[in-house]
Amino acid sequence: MSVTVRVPAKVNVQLSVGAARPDGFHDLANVFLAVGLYDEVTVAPADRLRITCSGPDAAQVPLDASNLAARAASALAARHGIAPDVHIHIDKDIPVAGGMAGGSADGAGALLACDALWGTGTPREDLLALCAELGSDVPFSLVGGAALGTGRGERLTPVEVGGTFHWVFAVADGGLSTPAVYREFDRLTEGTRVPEPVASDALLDALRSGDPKALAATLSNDLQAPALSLRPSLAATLAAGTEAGALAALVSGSGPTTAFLTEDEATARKVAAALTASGTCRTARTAASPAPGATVL
Ligand SMILES: C[C@@](CO)(OP(=O)(O)O)[C@H](O)COP(=O)(O)OP(=O)(O)OC[C@H]1O[C@@H](n2ccc(N)nc2=O)[C@H](O)[C@@H]1O
Ligand SMILES: Nc1ncnc2c1ncn2[C@@H]1O[C@H](COP(=O)(O)OP(=O)(O)O)[C@@H](O)[C@H]1O
Repeated sequence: MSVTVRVPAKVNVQLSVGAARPDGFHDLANVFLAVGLYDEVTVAPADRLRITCSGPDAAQVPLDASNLAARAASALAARHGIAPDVHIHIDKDIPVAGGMAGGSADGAGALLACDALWGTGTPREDLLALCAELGSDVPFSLVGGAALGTGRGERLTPVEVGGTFHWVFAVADGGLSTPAVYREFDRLTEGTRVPEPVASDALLDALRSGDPKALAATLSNDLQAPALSLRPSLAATLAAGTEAGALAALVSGSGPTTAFLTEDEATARKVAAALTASGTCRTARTAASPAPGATVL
């Protein structure tokens, strides 16, 4: 017997970052949009907790207890006083360390899959609390769709989306460390007054309208400058996608994946081909949003 859960990647359509808090985290106004690139997490009974991974980036995924899927299984088992004896297999399609919350997706997926496998019937709010303990982005991976994340991004309010948005994601060579990008944000803003992060009404209206041009005009990411500071070559990728006809280009979360919003699916395919040919990224993928959250297949 096994259970498979499919979990989407995300892009941040607004990522407003406040000053560093005493606990080292940053308060955010983080508008998440789930996109149709997925990892699949399959769990099956085993004699001990074991993890395997397949997919183009599998070599970069840790297969020890630090893997977010393993941590999720252990946390759920501990909550119910049972042993986390499970084989977790991750079929990974989400770029690793790319600012698309792939690890978070696997954490949310393993939680939901183990809950189904073990018949533990954990209430939704308890699953969300476990997700928040695993990482700031993990609750959103569970719920999907679109949501505003406040606090460190873990407190979610659903956001309405009035249509399908078409994206291209340019996958960079190598990852960027999320803590390093936040540290670079702190360095670049040192000595300035960092405003309280607030969700943009214009952005929320644009999402509700389903109009890609309106959304393109309101996208923002406070981690873009620090990501570019650590990886200046991303400027060429952003420029290549814009020249190829994207409505807007931005760094996805902490990067180094870059995201391009397009008018429609045909333009997305054209921009992806141009980005791949430009030599400014490893590969380019198209995906539509919003996508559903973690789902048992
Ligand atoms: C930047 C974002 C945007 O959605 O995602 P990615 O681009 O990495 O996918 C998130 O804030 C990443 O969330 P996540 O990857 O879950 O981070 P966590 O595991 O909770 O924290 C990792 C580290 O990031 C920093 N961190 C994270 C969240 C936050 N609100 N403030 C922070 O300063 C802290 O240094 C923390 O120790
Ligand atoms: N299941 C997992 N998949 C990918 N990375 C993981 C996983 N579990 C832990 N990690 C670690 O988390 C880091 C961040 O990976 P990921 O979540 O893909 O990127 P990001 O935080 O930029 O969205 C990786 O470098 C890796 O060491």
